[in-house]
Amino acid sequence: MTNNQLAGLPPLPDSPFLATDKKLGLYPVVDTLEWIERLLNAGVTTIQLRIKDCKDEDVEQTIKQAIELGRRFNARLFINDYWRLAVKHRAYGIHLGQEDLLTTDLKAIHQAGLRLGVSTHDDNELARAVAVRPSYIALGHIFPTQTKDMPSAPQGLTELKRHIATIPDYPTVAIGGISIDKVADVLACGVGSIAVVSAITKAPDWRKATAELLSLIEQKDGSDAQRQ
Ligand SMILES: Cc1ncc(COP(=O)(O)OP(=O)(O)O)c(N)n1
Ligand SMILES: Cc1nc(C(=O)O)sc1CCOP(=O)(O)O
Ligand SMILES: [Mg+2]
Repeated sequence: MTNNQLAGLPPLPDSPFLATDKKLGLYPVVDTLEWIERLLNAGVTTIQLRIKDCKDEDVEQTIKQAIELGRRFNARLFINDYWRLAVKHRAYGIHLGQEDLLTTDLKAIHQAGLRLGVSTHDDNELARAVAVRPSYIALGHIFPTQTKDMPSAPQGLTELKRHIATIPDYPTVAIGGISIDKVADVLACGVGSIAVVSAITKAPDWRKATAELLSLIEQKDGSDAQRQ
């Protein structure tokens, strides 16, 4: 870790963020309470509320209700970006990107006992994420995505596998352009979880898509457990 990689990071907690499960399974990323409720009812146990570019006061009630839903279903509900509200309403966890890290009170999140997930897109970002000692590390974008404008190129499966090999003790999440037909190849890289937006929210039949995704990931976890 060079000073350059640490530059701009706020003061870091003295110990790692609270642990989460090594394999977070299917991880839908959605932008409404309706999606959260539907997907929790469909058996999803890890989920993220990702609402972009609103003022805290405009999203507080939605975030509070999402956290309550997550608690009711005993799910791992991560809040993207709005870390103050997530701490205030005691979410299971928070997801932050590299830019977000620069403006966040990481010690406050740690002290409040929330889990933290951090996005990475290349070697430098991965080194910076490891310095933070988060609960999981996300790796993206794996394939081209229509959901978000990305400043970098997709990392692809070879890079994904290489990156995962450097952080064997971390729960990992792959994100970006992952459609159902690509899930098996992504899982074969050793990732513990698959995050998706459009594979569910833009599917002609979201229930069927969710059931297929859950089943593909559970099958892989089952066969890994048998080999151990
Ligand atoms: C699981 C997961 N991985 C990556 C991201 C992207 O986070 P970030 O880089 O902060 O970008 P925005 O989502 O805030 O636009 C994510 N949200 N979830
Ligand atoms: C929100 C987000 N973050 C990414 C990253 O690489 O950090 S890719 C992405 C969008 C993922 O959507 P879809 O599954 O529809 O491609
Ligand atoms: Mg963000």
